[in-house]
Amino acid sequence: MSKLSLRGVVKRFGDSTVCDGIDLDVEEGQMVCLIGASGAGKSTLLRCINLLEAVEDGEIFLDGEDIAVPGLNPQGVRARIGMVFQSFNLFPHMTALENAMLAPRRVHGRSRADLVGEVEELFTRFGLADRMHNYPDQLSGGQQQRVAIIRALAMRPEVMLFDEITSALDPQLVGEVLDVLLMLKQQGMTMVLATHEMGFARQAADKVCFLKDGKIIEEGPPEALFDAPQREETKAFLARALK
Ligand SMILES: Nc1ncnc2c1ncn2[C@@H]1O[C@H](COP(=O)(O)OP(=O)(O)OP(=O)(O)O)[C@@H](O)[C@H]1O
Repeated sequence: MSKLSLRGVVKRFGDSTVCDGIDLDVEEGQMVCLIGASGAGKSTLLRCINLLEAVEDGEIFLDGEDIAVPGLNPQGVRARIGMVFQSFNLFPHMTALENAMLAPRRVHGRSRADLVGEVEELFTRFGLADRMHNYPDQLSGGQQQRVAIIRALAMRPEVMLFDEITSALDPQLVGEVLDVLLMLKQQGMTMVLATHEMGFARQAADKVCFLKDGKIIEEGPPEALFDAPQREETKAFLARALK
Protein backbone atom coordinates (compact mmCIF):
# COMPACT_ATOMS: atom_id res chain seq x y z
CA MET A 1 0.00 0.00 0.00
CA SER A 2 1.07 3.60 -0.59
CA LYS A 3 2.65 5.64 2.16
CA LEU A 4 -0.44 7.84 2.23
CA SER A 5 -3.76 6.79 0.69
CA LEU A 6 -7.04 8.67 0.75
CA ARG A 7 -10.27 6.93 -0.14
CA GLY A 8 -13.54 8.80 -0.60
CA VAL A 9 -12.61 11.68 1.70
CA VAL A 10 -15.55 14.03 2.27
CA LYS A 11 -15.41 17.32 4.17
CA ARG A 12 -18.34 19.68 4.47
CA PHE A 13 -18.71 23.12 6.00
CA GLY A 14 -22.45 23.53 6.55
CA ASP A 15 -24.14 22.95 3.20
CA SER A 16 -20.96 23.29 1.23
CA THR A 17 -18.99 20.15 0.31
CA VAL A 18 -15.37 21.25 0.14
CA CYS A 19 -13.79 17.81 -0.34
CA ASP A 20 -16.11 15.68 -2.38
CA GLY A 21 -14.93 12.08 -2.32
CA ILE A 22 -11.18 12.49 -2.75
CA ASP A 23 -9.03 9.47 -3.65
CA LEU A 24 -5.29 10.07 -3.58
CA ASP A 25 -2.20 7.87 -3.39
CA VAL A 26 1.19 9.23 -2.39
CA GLU A 27 4.04 6.74 -2.63
CA GLU A 28 7.03 6.77 -0.31
CA GLY A 29 9.42 9.54 -1.38
CA GLN A 30 6.99 11.09 -3.86
CA MET A 31 6.23 14.78 -4.19
CA VAL A 32 2.57 15.32 -5.09
CA CYS A 33 1.38 18.83 -6.01
CA LEU A 34 -2.25 19.90 -5.62
CA ILE A 35 -3.16 22.67 -8.02
CA GLY A 36 -6.44 24.42 -8.74
CA ALA A 37 -8.25 27.72 -8.43
CA SER A 38 -8.68 29.52 -5.15
CA GLY A 39 -11.44 27.80 -3.18
CA ALA A 40 -11.02 24.43 -4.94
CA GLY A 41 -10.33 22.76 -1.58
CA LYS A 42 -6.55 22.28 -1.58
CA SER A 43 -5.92 23.69 1.90
CA THR A 44 -8.87 21.89 3.38
CA LEU A 45 -7.66 18.58 1.96
CA LEU A 46 -4.23 19.06 3.56
CA ARG A 47 -5.88 20.04 6.85
CA CYS A 48 -7.96 16.85 6.72
CA ILE A 49 -4.84 14.71 6.18
CA ASN A 50 -3.26 16.32 9.24
CA LEU A 51 -6.50 15.88 11.23
CA LEU A 52 -6.86 19.65 11.68
CA GLU A 53 -10.31 19.06 10.19
CA ALA A 54 -12.48 16.06 10.98
CA VAL A 55 -13.72 14.34 7.84
CA GLU A 56 -17.37 13.45 7.34
CA ASP A 57 -16.62 10.32 5.37
CA GLY A 58 -13.78 8.32 3.88
CA GLU A 59 -10.49 6.86 4.98
CA ILE A 60 -6.99 8.27 5.29
CA PHE A 61 -4.33 5.57 5.50
CA LEU A 62 -0.84 6.34 6.77
CA ASP A 63 1.35 3.30 6.26
CA GLY A 64 -1.81 1.24 5.94
CA GLU A 65 -3.39 2.45 9.19
CA ASP A 66 -6.64 4.44 8.95
CA ILE A 67 -6.01 7.69 10.82
CA ALA A 68 -9.41 9.22 10.07
CA VAL A 69 -11.21 7.16 12.66
CA PRO A 70 -13.19 8.99 15.35
CA GLY A 71 -11.57 9.05 18.76
CA LEU A 72 -7.99 8.79 17.54
CA ASN A 73 -5.65 11.26 19.28
CA PRO A 74 -4.65 13.72 16.55
CA GLN A 75 -1.40 14.64 18.33
CA GLY A 76 0.09 11.25 17.55
CA VAL A 77 -0.73 11.66 13.86
CA ARG A 78 0.60 15.23 13.76
CA ALA A 79 3.90 13.99 15.14
CA ARG A 80 4.15 11.74 12.08
CA ILE A 81 2.78 14.17 9.47
CA GLY A 82 4.43 17.61 9.54
CA MET A 83 2.66 20.63 8.11
CA VAL A 84 3.95 24.04 7.06
CA PHE A 85 1.60 26.94 6.39
CA GLN A 86 1.64 30.14 4.36
CA SER A 87 2.14 32.18 7.54
CA PHE A 88 5.24 31.09 9.40
CA ASN A 89 3.72 31.22 12.91
CA LEU A 90 7.05 31.28 14.73
CA PHE A 91 7.00 32.34 18.37
CA PRO A 92 8.45 35.87 18.37
CA HIS A 93 10.00 35.65 21.84
CA MET A 94 12.07 32.56 21.01
CA THR A 95 15.16 32.22 18.83
CA ALA A 96 14.94 30.23 15.63
CA LEU A 97 16.68 27.31 17.36
CA GLU A 98 14.33 27.39 20.36
CA ASN A 99 11.33 27.53 18.01
CA ALA A 100 12.58 24.43 16.20
CA MET A 101 13.21 22.48 19.39
CA LEU A 102 9.91 23.25 21.09
CA ALA A 103 7.64 20.57 19.60
CA PRO A 104 10.03 17.60 20.00
CA ARG A 105 10.67 18.68 23.57
CA ARG A 106 6.96 18.99 24.38
CA VAL A 107 5.53 16.15 22.31
CA HIS A 108 8.37 13.60 22.44
CA GLY A 109 9.69 14.70 25.82
CA ARG A 110 13.22 14.96 24.43
CA SER A 111 15.78 16.99 26.32
CA ARG A 112 17.44 20.09 24.97
CA ALA A 113 20.84 18.40 25.20
CA ASP A 114 19.61 15.37 23.27
CA LEU A 115 18.09 17.51 20.52
CA VAL A 116 20.39 20.40 19.99
CA GLY A 117 23.00 18.72 17.76
CA GLU A 118 20.37 17.21 15.50
CA VAL A 119 18.45 20.49 15.11
CA GLU A 120 21.62 22.51 14.56
CA GLU A 121 22.43 20.05 11.79
CA LEU A 122 19.10 20.89 10.13
CA PHE A 123 19.93 24.61 10.28
CA THR A 124 23.31 23.88 8.68
CA ARG A 125 21.79 21.67 6.02
CA PHE A 126 19.33 24.36 5.01
CA GLY A 127 21.83 27.22 5.00
CA LEU A 128 20.80 28.89 8.26
CA ALA A 129 23.65 27.93 10.59
CA ASP A 130 24.49 31.60 11.15
CA ARG A 131 20.87 32.52 11.87
CA MET A 132 19.74 29.99 14.46
CA HIS A 133 20.25 32.31 17.43
CA ASN A 134 18.28 35.13 15.80
CA TYR A 135 14.70 35.98 16.73
CA PRO A 136 12.06 35.76 13.97
CA ASP A 137 11.87 39.54 13.49
CA GLN A 138 15.60 39.53 12.68
CA LEU A 139 15.01 37.14 9.78
CA SER A 140 13.67 37.67 6.25
CA GLY A 141 10.38 36.05 5.27
CA GLY A 142 12.24 33.37 3.32
CA GLN A 143 14.47 32.62 6.30
CA GLN A 144 11.47 32.49 8.64
CA GLN A 145 9.73 30.07 6.32
CA ARG A 146 12.85 27.88 6.21
CA VAL A 147 12.89 27.91 10.02
CA ALA A 148 9.23 26.84 9.97
CA ILE A 149 10.19 23.91 7.72
CA ILE A 150 13.08 22.99 10.02
CA ARG A 151 10.70 23.16 12.98
CA ALA A 152 8.43 20.63 11.30
CA LEU A 153 11.39 18.41 10.32
CA ALA A 154 12.68 18.42 13.89
CA MET A 155 9.76 16.12 14.71
CA ARG A 156 11.22 13.55 12.28
CA PRO A 157 7.96 13.29 10.32
CA GLU A 158 7.28 10.52 7.84
CA VAL A 159 5.26 12.80 5.55
CA MET A 160 5.31 16.57 5.08
CA LEU A 161 2.40 18.76 3.95
CA PHE A 162 3.00 22.26 2.60
CA ASP A 163 0.14 24.72 2.20
CA GLU A 164 1.01 27.57 -0.16
CA ILE A 165 4.26 28.11 1.69
CA THR A 166 5.61 30.68 -0.75
CA SER A 167 2.46 32.76 -1.20
CA ALA A 168 3.30 35.32 1.49
CA LEU A 169 6.89 35.83 0.29
CA ASP A 170 8.39 38.55 -1.85
CA PRO A 171 9.12 37.04 -5.28
CA GLN A 172 12.90 37.18 -4.78
CA LEU A 173 12.59 34.99 -1.64
CA VAL A 174 10.44 32.26 -3.19
CA GLY A 175 13.38 30.42 -4.78
CA GLU A 176 15.26 29.83 -1.52
CA VAL A 177 12.21 28.13 0.00
CA LEU A 178 11.52 26.03 -3.11
CA ASP A 179 15.19 24.95 -3.03
CA VAL A 180 14.57 23.49 0.43
CA LEU A 181 11.72 21.42 -1.01
CA LEU A 182 14.01 20.13 -3.76
CA MET A 183 16.59 19.13 -1.14
CA LEU A 184 13.92 17.31 0.84
CA LYS A 185 12.84 15.48 -2.28
CA GLN A 186 16.43 14.41 -2.93
CA GLN A 187 16.54 13.09 0.62
CA GLY A 188 13.46 10.97 -0.04
CA MET A 189 10.84 12.83 1.97
CA THR A 190 7.21 12.04 1.10
CA MET A 191 5.48 15.37 0.44
CA VAL A 192 2.13 16.84 -0.55
CA LEU A 193 2.03 20.49 -1.58
CA ALA A 194 -0.81 22.86 -2.32
CA THR A 195 0.77 25.38 -4.64
CA HIS A 196 0.21 28.13 -7.16
CA GLU A 197 3.85 27.78 -8.31
CA MET A 198 3.14 26.08 -11.63
CA GLY A 199 6.75 26.20 -12.80
CA PHE A 200 7.87 24.44 -9.66
CA ALA A 201 5.12 21.81 -9.86
CA ARG A 202 6.04 21.10 -13.45
CA GLN A 203 9.74 20.81 -12.65
CA ALA A 204 9.68 18.95 -9.33
CA ALA A 205 6.45 17.00 -8.83
CA ASP A 206 6.15 13.28 -9.37
CA LYS A 207 2.41 13.70 -9.70
CA VAL A 208 0.14 16.71 -10.12
CA CYS A 209 -3.53 16.65 -9.10
CA PHE A 210 -5.92 19.26 -10.41
CA LEU A 211 -8.74 20.03 -8.00
CA LYS A 212 -12.01 21.66 -8.88
CA ASP A 213 -14.98 22.07 -6.58
CA GLY A 214 -13.58 19.61 -4.04
CA LYS A 215 -12.79 16.85 -6.56
CA ILE A 216 -9.57 15.72 -8.19
CA ILE A 217 -10.76 15.86 -11.76
CA GLU A 218 -7.42 15.11 -13.42
CA GLU A 219 -4.08 13.79 -12.21
CA GLY A 220 -0.87 12.50 -13.68
CA PRO A 221 2.83 13.11 -14.12
CA PRO A 222 3.55 16.81 -14.69
CA GLU A 223 4.51 16.38 -18.34
CA ALA A 224 1.13 14.80 -19.08
CA LEU A 225 -0.95 17.22 -17.02
CA PHE A 226 0.79 20.39 -18.19
CA ASP A 227 1.52 19.48 -21.79
CA ALA A 228 -1.49 17.36 -22.67
CA PRO A 229 -4.34 18.02 -20.21
CA GLN A 230 -7.37 15.89 -20.98
CA ARG A 231 -10.16 17.89 -19.36
CA GLU A 232 -11.45 21.22 -20.62
CA GLU A 233 -11.47 22.56 -17.04
CA THR A 234 -7.78 21.70 -16.62
CA LYS A 235 -6.91 23.31 -19.93
CA ALA A 236 -8.79 26.48 -19.02
CA PHE A 237 -7.19 26.68 -15.56
CA LEU A 238 -3.68 26.14 -16.93
CA ALA A 239 -4.21 28.67 -19.70
CA ARG A 240 -5.02 31.27 -17.04
CA ALA A 241 -2.39 30.17 -14.54
CA LEU A 242 0.46 29.98 -17.04
CA LYS A 243 -0.37 33.30 -18.75
N1 LIG B 1 -13.51 26.78 8.35
C1 LIG B 1 -14.26 26.96 7.27
N2 LIG B 1 -15.58 27.23 7.38
C2 LIG B 1 -16.36 27.39 6.28
N3 LIG B 1 -15.90 27.32 5.02
C3 LIG B 1 -14.61 27.08 4.84
C4 LIG B 1 -13.72 26.89 5.95
N4 LIG B 1 -12.47 26.65 5.44
C5 LIG B 1 -12.58 26.69 4.10
N5 LIG B 1 -13.86 26.95 3.74
C6 LIG B 1 -14.35 27.04 2.35
O1 LIG B 1 -13.95 25.88 1.68
C7 LIG B 1 -13.65 26.18 0.32
C8 LIG B 1 -12.28 25.63 0.00
O2 LIG B 1 -11.32 26.40 0.68
P1 LIG B 1 -9.78 26.04 0.66
O3 LIG B 1 -9.07 27.07 1.48
O4 LIG B 1 -9.59 24.63 1.01
O5 LIG B 1 -9.42 26.24 -0.88
P2 LIG B 1 -8.02 26.35 -1.60
O6 LIG B 1 -8.13 25.57 -2.85
O7 LIG B 1 -6.94 25.99 -0.67
O8 LIG B 1 -7.93 27.90 -1.93
P3 LIG B 1 -6.65 28.88 -1.91
O9 LIG B 1 -5.84 28.53 -3.13
O10 LIG B 1 -7.26 30.25 -2.02
O11 LIG B 1 -5.92 28.67 -0.63
C9 LIG B 1 -13.79 27.66 0.15
O12 LIG B 1 -15.04 27.93 -0.42
C10 LIG B 1 -13.73 28.17 1.56
O13 LIG B 1 -14.45 29.37 1.70
